[in-house]
Amino acid sequence: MPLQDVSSFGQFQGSRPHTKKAKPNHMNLLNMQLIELSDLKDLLSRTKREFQDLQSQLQKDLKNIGSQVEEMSTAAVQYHKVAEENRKLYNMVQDLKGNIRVFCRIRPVFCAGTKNVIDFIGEDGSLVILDPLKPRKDGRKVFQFNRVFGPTATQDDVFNETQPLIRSVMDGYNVCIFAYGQTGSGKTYTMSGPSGGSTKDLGINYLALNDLFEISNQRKDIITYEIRVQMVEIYNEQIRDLLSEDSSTTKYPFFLISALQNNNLLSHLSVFKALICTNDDGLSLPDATLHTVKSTSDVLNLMKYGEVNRVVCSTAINSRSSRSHSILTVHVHGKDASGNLLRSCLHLVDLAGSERVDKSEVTGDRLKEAQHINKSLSCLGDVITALAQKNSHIPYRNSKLTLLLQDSLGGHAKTLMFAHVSPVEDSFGETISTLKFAQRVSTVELGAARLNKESSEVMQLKEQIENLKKALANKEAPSTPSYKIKESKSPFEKQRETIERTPPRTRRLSIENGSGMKAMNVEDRRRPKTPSTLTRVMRLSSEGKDNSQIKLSADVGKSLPASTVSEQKYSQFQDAETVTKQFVNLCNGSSMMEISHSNAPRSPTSSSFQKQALKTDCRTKIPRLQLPNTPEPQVHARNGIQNVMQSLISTESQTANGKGSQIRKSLRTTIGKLISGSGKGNLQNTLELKLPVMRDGSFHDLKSPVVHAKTARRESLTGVQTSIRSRRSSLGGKPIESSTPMSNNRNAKTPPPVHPSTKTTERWL
Ligand SMILES: Nc1ncnc2c1ncn2[C@@H]1O[C@H](COP(=O)(O)OP(=O)(O)OP(=O)(O)O)[C@@H](O)[C@H]1O
Repeated sequence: MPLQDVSSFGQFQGSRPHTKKAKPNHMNLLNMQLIELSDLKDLLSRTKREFQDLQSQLQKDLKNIGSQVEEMSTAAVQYHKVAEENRKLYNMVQDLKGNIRVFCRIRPVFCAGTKNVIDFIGEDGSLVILDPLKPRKDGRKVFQFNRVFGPTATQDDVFNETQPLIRSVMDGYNVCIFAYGQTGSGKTYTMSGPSGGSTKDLGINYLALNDLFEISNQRKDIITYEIRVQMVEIYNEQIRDLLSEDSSTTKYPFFLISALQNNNLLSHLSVFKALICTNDDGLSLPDATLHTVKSTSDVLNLMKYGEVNRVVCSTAINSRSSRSHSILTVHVHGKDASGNLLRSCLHLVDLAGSERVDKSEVTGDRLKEAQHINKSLSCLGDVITALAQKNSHIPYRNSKLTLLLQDSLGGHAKTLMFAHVSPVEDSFGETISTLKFAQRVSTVELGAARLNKESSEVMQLKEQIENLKKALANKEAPSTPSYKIKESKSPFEKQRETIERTPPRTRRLSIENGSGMKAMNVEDRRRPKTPSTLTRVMRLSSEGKDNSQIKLSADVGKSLPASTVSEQKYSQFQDAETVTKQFVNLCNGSSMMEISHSNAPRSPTSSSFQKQALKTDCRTKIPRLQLPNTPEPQVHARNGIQNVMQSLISTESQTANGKGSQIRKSLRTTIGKLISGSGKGNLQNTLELKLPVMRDGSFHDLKSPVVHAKTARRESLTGVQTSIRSRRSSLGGKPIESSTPMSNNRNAKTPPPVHPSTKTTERWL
C-alpha cells in the first residue's frame, strides 16, 4: 500500500490522532507509518476474528432456527393429523348417531360497496355473523356447522367435501343432499351450476354422477352397476316429471297452469302425477320415468332437458328464481360376482327459495307459488323440529316435499343439508333464520345409516319364502269355497233344508263323519230367556277323510257360509252353538279350551256359559291345529272334552223327547272315530298328543296319578267300563279284555260309576 494512502487511511479511521507535528523527517515518517501499519494489522485481525465469531454465531442461530422450524413444521403436521383424525372421529360419531350433516355456503357479494355481515369463517365449521344494527360485540352471533364454505370457495372445493358421502351410494347407502336457503342465495348454483346452462363450474348433481361413473368403472371387475335417474319437481304441491318424453305435457305456460288449477283439472294431466310410490326397500320415490345413464354426457343431456322443463321466473331478488323444488334421484343397482345385490338411492334436492313476499314483490300466480313454497318449507321445518325433539308423531304427510323426503329425513339414509346464505346486509334477517334452521337440522339424529345389501343366500331365501307363500295361497284356494255359501246341493245342503224345516225351539246338532251322517235333535225347553237362539240350528260337520278340516256352518234363520274351522274364519257364533264350538275347538286344541276349562260352566244353558261363549264369538282368533308344547293344553283338552260331554249330557238329560240317546250315540261314535283313527291327518296326531290314546287305538303307558280319572272319563264318554290294565282298540272298537260285567255292554245307557267321586259319573248316574 502506498504510504500516502496509509496515512490517509489512518486519518480516516481516526484510530490515532496526530497531536505532535513532527518535522517532516524521512525516518520518523517511516516509523510512524510502520506503527500505524501494525495497528492496522491488529485491527484487521481483530475484525477478522469478530467477523468469524459473528459468522459462527449466525450459523449457530441459523441452525437453531432451522431446527425450530423443523420442530414447528412437524408439530403443524401432527396438529393437522390430529385435527383430521378428530374430524373423522367426529364424523364417525355423527354417522353412528345419524346426525344430518350441515354445510354452510356463503355466496359472493355482487355489488361493490355492499356491507358484508360475515365476520369470521373458521376452518372447524364455525361462523360468526355480525348484526349490522349492533356492530359491537353483542351483535355477534356464532354458529357451528360441519363445514363452512366462504364466498371464494369453488365448486370443486364443495364437491371434494361432499364426495365421501356421495360415494357411499355405491356401497349401498341411501343418501340425500338438499340445498336450502333464501331465494338468490346460490342453491341452484351449488346443485346444478351457474344459471343459463353454462357447462363451466357445474354443480354437485353433475359432479356426483360423474364420480359415480368413475367408481363404477374402477369396480367393473368386481361389481356391475346400473345407474338410472329420474328428475321431478314439486310445483304448487304437484309432482311433475321433468324428464317426461312427452314434451307437450312437461311444460305449461303459467296462465294455463292457473286455469287448470282453477278448474281442478291439473291432476288429470299425465305430467302432474301427484304420486309417490315406494320401492323394494320401502323408500318413498316419485312415480316418474326412469332413464338409464351410461356416461356423463347422458347425464348432462338429461339435466339440461330437466332444467329447461323446470319452472323458473324472474323476481325482484333473483332473475332466474326456481319456483319449485327439484329432485334428481339417482338409482344405483349393483351386483357382484357372487350374486350379492345392493340397491341405493341418491336424492339431490334443490329446494325453492324461501322468500319474503313483500321483498320479492310478487303478485298473482307468483304470489301463489311463493305461498306454496313457503308452506312446504314450513312443513319441512315442522318435520325437522319434531325429529329434533324426538316426537312420536312426525308430520311428514303435511306436504309432498316432506312425504318424498320422509325416508331421507327419518329413515336410515345419510343426509346432508347445504344451508345457503347471502352475505349482504339487506338479507341479514333471512340469513339468521336460515342459519338457525340449519343449526336445528344439525341436531337431528336419524340413527345409523342402513346398508342396503343383500347376500345371494338372503335373496335365495327370500325367493323361497315367496314361492312358499304362492304355494300356500294356491293350496288355500281350493278351501275357499268352504267359506262361501254352497251353490250345489251337497249332502250338507240337503241336511240344512231338513234343518230349516224343523220347528223353532228345536236345535239340531249333526256330526258328519266319513262313515255317514248322524243327526241329533235337541229340543231345548230350558232356554226361555234366549228365544232367538232357539230358532238357530247349528250344524257341525267333521269330514271323515281329513278330520283337520272340520266344517262348520250355522243356520241362523238364513244360511250362513260354511267355513273351515282350521281357517278360523267362521263368521258368526251364537250362544246356542257354543257346545259345538267348544267341541270343535277342543279338536283343534285351540284357545277355546281355556273357556271349557274348570271355570267354564258345565251346562250350555247356564247364563254364565252363554256369556263366555258370547265373549269369545267370531272375533276370537282360534289358532290353527298345532301340536301342544306343554302338557298343560292336554289337561285342558281332556277337561274340555269332559266339559263338552257334560254339557251335552246335561242338555240331553233335560230333553224329554228321547232324542238324547241319539245325540249321545252320534257323539260317541264321532269321538270314537276321532280318537281311534278312522279319520287321518293332523287332528288325529293332535289328539294322540292330547289324549292318552295312540293312533292304533292303544293307550300310552301312562304312569301318572291321573290315570284313574282318564279311565273314568273314557268310560264316561263311551259308556263302557274298562279295567286300567285292559287296553281297548278304540272307544268305538271292541274291548280286548273285559274285566267287569258291564264292559261288554258298549251301549249301556247308565254305565256304573267307577269313581263315584267324579262329577262325570255322578251325571251318568
Ligand atoms: N358461489 C357462487 N359463485 C358465483 N355465483 C354465484 C354463487 N352462488 C350464486 N351465484 C349466482 O347468484 C345468482 C343466484 O343464484 P341461484 O339462482 O343459484 O340462487 P337460488 O338460491 O337458487 O335462488 P332461487 O331460490 O330463487 O332459485 C345466480 O346468478 C348465480 O349464478
